[in-house]
Amino acid sequence: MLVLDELPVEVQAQVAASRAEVSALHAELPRWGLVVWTAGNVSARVRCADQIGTDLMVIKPSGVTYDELSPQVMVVCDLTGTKIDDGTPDRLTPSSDTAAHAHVYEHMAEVGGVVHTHSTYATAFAARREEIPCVLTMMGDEFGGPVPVGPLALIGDDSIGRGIVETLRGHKSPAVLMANHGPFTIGRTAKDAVKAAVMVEEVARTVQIARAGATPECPVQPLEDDVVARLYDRYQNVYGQH
Ligand SMILES: O=C(CO)[C@@H](O)[C@@H](O)COP(=O)(O)O
Repeated sequence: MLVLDELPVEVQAQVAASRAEVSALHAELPRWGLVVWTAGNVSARVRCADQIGTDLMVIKPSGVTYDELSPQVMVVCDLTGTKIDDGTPDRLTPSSDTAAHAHVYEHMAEVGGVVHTHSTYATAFAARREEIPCVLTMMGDEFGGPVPVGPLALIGDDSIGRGIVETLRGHKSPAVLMANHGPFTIGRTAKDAVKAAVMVEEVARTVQIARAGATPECPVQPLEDDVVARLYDRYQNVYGQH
């Protein structure tokens, strides 16, 4: 088993920084109304394979309320989802979704962060196994098209992770609605994955409200593919500060 205190000091420093970031990012889940109780998690990849032969991941401990989270209780795992000797008590177990997060890191090298919530409107689409249609410019910007639905997969092994990878590999969307479960999001960084979780709930809510107000004269209107492509390209490459 890897022992954190015996790893190269630069890796220990990377882990410490990731623990602080992941702990702080968990506060964004209740802040943006994405979770009730402990029903969501954030992880980050620690890129250290060149130094120790494998990347690591940092994720919250299972079932701990967000007000009790701190960098010191963030759990460090290898990419099989196995907790390393990270200095936390042995009894402190990683998130129940650790295997899913680890599978994504193992099979999508570009992914640096993974988030899972049960946010209400996105999870309602997951309950219907219905993709979120691309009817908003914000969806073109952030998702490059519809938000897809992933397969029904039960927690406890890597089946959720396999479903996420099968759905999102080669897909523009950083979010997948796992059937009857809820959204999982990915990003180049953990912060990007949290942003995708915020945005997928926002667009799900807006589409649902738009549908509720739709009439035969004013139905919800999809965006044409070329418009979506232009929106996505601008937002991903021009928007914001560079
Ligand atoms: O969906 C589930 C359980 O079914 C989990 O994602 C959710 O309860 C959060 O669990 P953790 O506190 O991260 O272990």
